[in-house]
Amino acid sequence: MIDKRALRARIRAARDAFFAGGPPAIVPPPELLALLAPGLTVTSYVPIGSEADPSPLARAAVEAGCSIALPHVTTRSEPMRFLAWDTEAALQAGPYGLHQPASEAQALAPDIILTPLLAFDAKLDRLGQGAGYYDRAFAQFPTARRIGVAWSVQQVETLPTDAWDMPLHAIITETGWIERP
Ligand SMILES: Nc1nc2c(c(=O)[nH]1)N(C=O)[C@@H](CNc1ccc(C(=O)N[C@@H](CCC(=O)O)C(=O)O)cc1)CN2
Ligand SMILES: Nc1ncnc2c1ncn2[C@@H]1O[C@H](COP(=O)(O)OP(=O)(O)OP(=O)(O)O)[C@@H](O)[C@H]1O
Repeated sequence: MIDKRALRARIRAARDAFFAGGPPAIVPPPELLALLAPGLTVTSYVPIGSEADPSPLARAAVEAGCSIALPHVTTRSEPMRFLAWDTEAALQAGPYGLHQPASEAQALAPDIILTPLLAFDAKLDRLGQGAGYYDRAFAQFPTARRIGVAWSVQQVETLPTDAWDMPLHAIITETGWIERP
């Protein structure tokens, strides 16, 4: 069995090293642009550390007439919410060094979830930070498109999966779009 903790540490180190070399931009691929439509809610995130920055994707979504929401967390026992964010509004400091909308912002139901991740594999299984926030959000919004955003160095041969894991529909890296086989 693969040890998730050791795997997380290894991937964080690979991601940090890649980032230290000067991170490339994540360019919106045509496959994402084709999914965007006025009135849809797309969730983005503010990167922490060496995570891939999805802001070019969020900008494309705004240009396509979508609403943007950002994840908001408090404690591990409280589910994550996706709160409306009008891209000009100031963000507040949250746990884990996160920048989040004010907790009074309106909660939205996402159509497309752009998700941060630590590692992914060719089956588009996803490994996150281990708090289960996104796993629980995927279960709460089962019809939303789950699209991972990551650096290509975060791909691994195979990931251990748990019963609750829902695979991603696609991943966007600095080299483009990867769709579930
Ligand atoms: N940018 C971003 N926003 C996000 C997440 C995320 O993974 N990335 N989340 C996804 O669930 C939620 C916040 N959950 C988190 C859960 C645990 C840790 C955590 O354990 N962080 C490590 C350091 C991680 C690193 O250096 O890469 C720590 O604090 O020790 C961080 C965020 C919502 N917002
Ligand atoms: N649908 C769900 N409902 C309730 N709890 C869940 C659900 N999915 C996952 N969890 C809980 O979340 C915890 C973390 O799971 P896991 O290690 O797979 O997280 P992860 O995918 O790395 O993290 P994240 O989703 O935060 O990025 C597990 O203890 C699990 O019990």
